[in-house]
Amino acid sequence: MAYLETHGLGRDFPGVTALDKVDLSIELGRTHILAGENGAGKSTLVKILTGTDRASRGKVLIDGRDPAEDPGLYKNVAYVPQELNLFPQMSVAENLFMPFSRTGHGGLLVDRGALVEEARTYLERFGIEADPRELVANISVSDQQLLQIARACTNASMKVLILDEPTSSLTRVEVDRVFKVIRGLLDRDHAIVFISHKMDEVFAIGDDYTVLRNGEKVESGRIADITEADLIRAMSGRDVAFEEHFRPKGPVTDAIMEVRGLSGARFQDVGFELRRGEILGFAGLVGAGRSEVMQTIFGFLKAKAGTVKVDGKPWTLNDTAASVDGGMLYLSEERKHHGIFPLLSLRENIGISILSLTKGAFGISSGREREAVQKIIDDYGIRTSGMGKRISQLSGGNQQKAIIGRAMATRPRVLIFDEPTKGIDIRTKTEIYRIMKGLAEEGVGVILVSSELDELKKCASRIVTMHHGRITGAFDTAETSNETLVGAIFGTEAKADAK
Ligand SMILES: Nc1ncnc2c1ncn2[C@@H]1O[C@H](COP(=O)(O)OP(=O)(O)OP(=O)(O)O)[C@@H](O)[C@H]1O
Repeated sequence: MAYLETHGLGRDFPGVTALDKVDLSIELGRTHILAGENGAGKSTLVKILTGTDRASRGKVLIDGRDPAEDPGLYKNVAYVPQELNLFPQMSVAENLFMPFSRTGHGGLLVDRGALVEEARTYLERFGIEADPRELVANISVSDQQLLQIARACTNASMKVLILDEPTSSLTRVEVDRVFKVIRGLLDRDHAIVFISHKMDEVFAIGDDYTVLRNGEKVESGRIADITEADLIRAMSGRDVAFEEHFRPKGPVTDAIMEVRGLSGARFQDVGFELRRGEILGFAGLVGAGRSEVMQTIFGFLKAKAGTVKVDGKPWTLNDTAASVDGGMLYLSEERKHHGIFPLLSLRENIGISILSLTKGAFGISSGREREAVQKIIDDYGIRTSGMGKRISQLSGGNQQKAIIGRAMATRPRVLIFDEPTKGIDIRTKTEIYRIMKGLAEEGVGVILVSSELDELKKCASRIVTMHHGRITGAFDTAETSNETLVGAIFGTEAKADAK
């Protein structure tokens, strides 16, 4: 019998119906996949199920009762967001039990000893290899992701756990740890709602599924009864053509960028060459130093030693403005910190970086700006009710598309993508791969930092591997096995310099 249900659920925002006529049925002891493209309405639905937003029509039932009449029922539904949402300067134990009042550690004085002891049982159950007294800032990203799940489970009333892309920055081994935890929870008679754009995960963990498209439920059933192609078709409403790979076809020629002996925060002596016509991939575990290298080349972080040349000329380090002027762009995975101006509209966010294209003799031409922004909205399929909409009100995936579209419009010389498809649906992923490939073939230098080996194998011409802040190899993608790459990622197989 369904534990969590919705009937004819709808939610309107000015100018857009985010959800309409949604019937959902979640049973205990099972994992329910909530699938849909970016902007399909998944987050809106989750917000209503957890009581942080109200439906415009229809109703939710938790254990057969209406939480609008008994808000305490919302406690039975826990949610773990995709982004890490912990207090880095507090201990693991404190993070687990905050707020203390909710988990029974409240009162005038919190008994730290008891907190640490109880934390140990959770850490063990969730396979988190950290000490309860350690600061969260010092534990690995995968442990942080598991800690978020553990924290949701300290809520004793929890029956349904909603996980939004819980594996987005994890490696295969770490994903297996998360899945083990999820399976363990199911034994305890709970339900899991799992949101992910990764098909292998959906089919590995899912029992039931519901597909949303344009805010409506278009299909639901048992995962065992459908194929991957069926599910993708249901999400996008059409067939999505998968190319074997998106590696550029053109000839690889001279070096666009040369990096020599670069050292900085958490990495040492990094050297590599980015050649015209290729996509250069960077593989490694989270924390291997890949993002730090890229942020140092771009100028966000300070270089301690080393040189960078672009088109044979020395590149100014430690100066992001000079990098942008010189034609280098860094597209960060942390769109909230580096990517967008949340309070400005979609039009302003895109307009800011296409200034050079829209500036006339008498300032910015509003007509040309509108035209250029509209073209990006169309080309990248950004789902919005208009270009005046505040960018933070777009779905996460659509914000990412806007950032990528905006960067492309400036015609850069070197483009660094750092996890560009995190949280992006399959159809748009394919689109982004095709765009990256086109740019490389036109002669733009493209670097792709990714935690997904599959993505790197599909797109990169060569793959540089990093481990603990050092380069451990550079491989021709077409001729290298997964085992060799994984070996270099884990630092067990050191290879020659990445020339
Ligand atoms: N606060 C809001 N104000 C206006 N529109 C909103 C608001 N929240 C969501 N929307 C709109 O509702 C639609 C559904 O968005 P939602 O975030 O639920 O999608 P999603 O399926 O979670 O997408 P993603 O996979 O990209 O996270 C989008 O068109 C979005 O712009």
